[in-house]
Amino acid sequence: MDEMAGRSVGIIALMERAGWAVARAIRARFAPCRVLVLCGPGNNGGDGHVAARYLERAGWPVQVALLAPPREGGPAAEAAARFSGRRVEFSAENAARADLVVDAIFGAGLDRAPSDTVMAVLRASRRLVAVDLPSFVNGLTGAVLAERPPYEVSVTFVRPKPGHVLYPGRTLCGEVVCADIGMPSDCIAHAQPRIFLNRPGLWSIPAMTAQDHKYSRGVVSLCAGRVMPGATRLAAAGARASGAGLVRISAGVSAEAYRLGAPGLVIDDAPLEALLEDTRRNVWLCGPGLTPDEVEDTLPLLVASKKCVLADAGALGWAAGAPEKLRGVSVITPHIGEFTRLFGAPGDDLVCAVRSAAGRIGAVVLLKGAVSVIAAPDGRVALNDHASPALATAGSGDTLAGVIGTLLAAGMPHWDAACAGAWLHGEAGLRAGNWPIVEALDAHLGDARAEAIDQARRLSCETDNLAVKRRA
Ligand SMILES: NC(=O)C1=CN([C@@H]2O[C@H](COP(=O)(O)OP(=O)(O)OC[C@H]3O[C@@H](n4cnc5c(N)ncnc54)[C@H](OP(=O)(O)O)[C@@H]3O)[C@@H](O)[C@H]2O)[C@@H](O)CC1
Ligand SMILES: Nc1ncnc2c1ncn2[C@@H]1O[C@H](COP(=O)(O)OP(=O)(O)O)[C@@H](O)[C@H]1O
Ligand SMILES: [K+]
Repeated sequence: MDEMAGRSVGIIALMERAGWAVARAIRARFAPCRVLVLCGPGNNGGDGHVAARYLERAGWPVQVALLAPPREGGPAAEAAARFSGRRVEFSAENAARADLVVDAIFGAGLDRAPSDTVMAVLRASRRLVAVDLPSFVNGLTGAVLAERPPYEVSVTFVRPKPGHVLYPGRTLCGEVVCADIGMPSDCIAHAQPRIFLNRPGLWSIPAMTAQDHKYSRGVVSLCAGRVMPGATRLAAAGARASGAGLVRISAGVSAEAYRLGAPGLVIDDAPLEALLEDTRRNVWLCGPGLTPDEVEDTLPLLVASKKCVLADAGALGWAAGAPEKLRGVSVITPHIGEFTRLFGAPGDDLVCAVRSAAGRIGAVVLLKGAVSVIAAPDGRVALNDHASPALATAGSGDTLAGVIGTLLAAGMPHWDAACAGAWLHGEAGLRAGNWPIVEALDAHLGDARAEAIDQARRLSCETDNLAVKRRA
């Protein structure tokens, strides 16, 4: 984006607005106080100089400390030249004396751990605001290259970066303000974003219509095991609560035990091969509550009959170390332990690891966590931070599998269904109050679905209105 913008609006114009946005964010959050702006040699430092100029113009006592001079002739040098206020040494003593320190040392250009000198100055600072990101947080991955307590605010531009959203970087950024700095829309489109924040509008969920019948809403089928009925039942309940037309459990010899459960479930005891002939039953969940042997008896059959399969839990254990066994499934939903057993440890770059896993097995991979990472085989990635730690309770992953099953059965594309499922699950967690037990999530899934439909609709109206205004 920057490269292309450099050829049209020019980086210096963007830098001017970026620095102004930093100054504005500071003025909106802090009373006038002694500010020290720490400037690095790149454009991040350029933004810092602009912010310093605007704060000084507003009457704030401002000093600038330069880590290294900007490259001659570049936009950062121009911004530095336009700041005529006080300059002080880049030192821990000066940082400790300031009421507020603005970290404009490194931003998107950070490519290695900052030196001890840099970190000593940042550690000596009492209150910190970041220009773009804290200067030791990798914007692409959220990896943290040194230790320091969290910042109060990070002011970024155009779009948040993965490092603002993913842990551990997320924790250090504090409040994230994303400023519009007038980046031309053709530059944004040219960059072809492949990483998205997971929100309604990225996908849209079918609404209820007057002529719906249970088969148009969709059938979710589950494979059940003999020894862990709870997981299968939670997944089935999640599917029903999020709006499936019909949920059926293929329970074989255990059918009688499942028949004692919820009356709205249909329990089948026929052999799986016979059930697979029903073309209305296209979406199958395989794994919650299943042992490896039970997966071995079911998953290959589901794949061979070209069903849309969501593989979770036991199915992921069954394929540990041999993820190619999952080729042919549509979606997998591992937590970090299951992901590591399948594909190896993901390292610092979760986006890259999950994207490559999705490409490797040709399926959507949803890596569950406090922020979930959802990758399609074509490389699109959504980051879901719409969630609550209330979800961190055993069985909540089974509920999620059920929700995604419902959305697949409603005909949503695989990646969209996984993204929307994560959002609905998160919304239910946020609505469920304090310390909910897993079964309590179900009561909120219907409202969560309605909310997602509503938000997507409002967003598309806003976009339409904007288009009408532009044409006018
Ligand atoms: N579109 C937008 O959003 C806009 C963004 N803008 C702003 O531009 C920022 C990106 O600017 P940028 O590309 O110049 O990189 P930046 O972060 O200043 O750092 C590069 C310098 O740091 C150095 N360096 C790196 N790591 C180091 C280390 N550990 N230790 C020591 N040195 C290290 C590196 O040195 P080198 O590796 O070359 O030796 C190089 O000199 C972005 O974050 C935003 O604030 C706006 O101005 C306009 C519109
Ligand atoms: N701290 C957290 N914040 C938000 N969501 C969380 C958090 N911890 C876990 N979750 C969510 O809760 C679910 C837990 O699923 P999983 O680990 O499979 O549990 P189980 O196997 O017991 O069902 C996932 O959807 C995950 O994203
Ligand atoms: K910074």
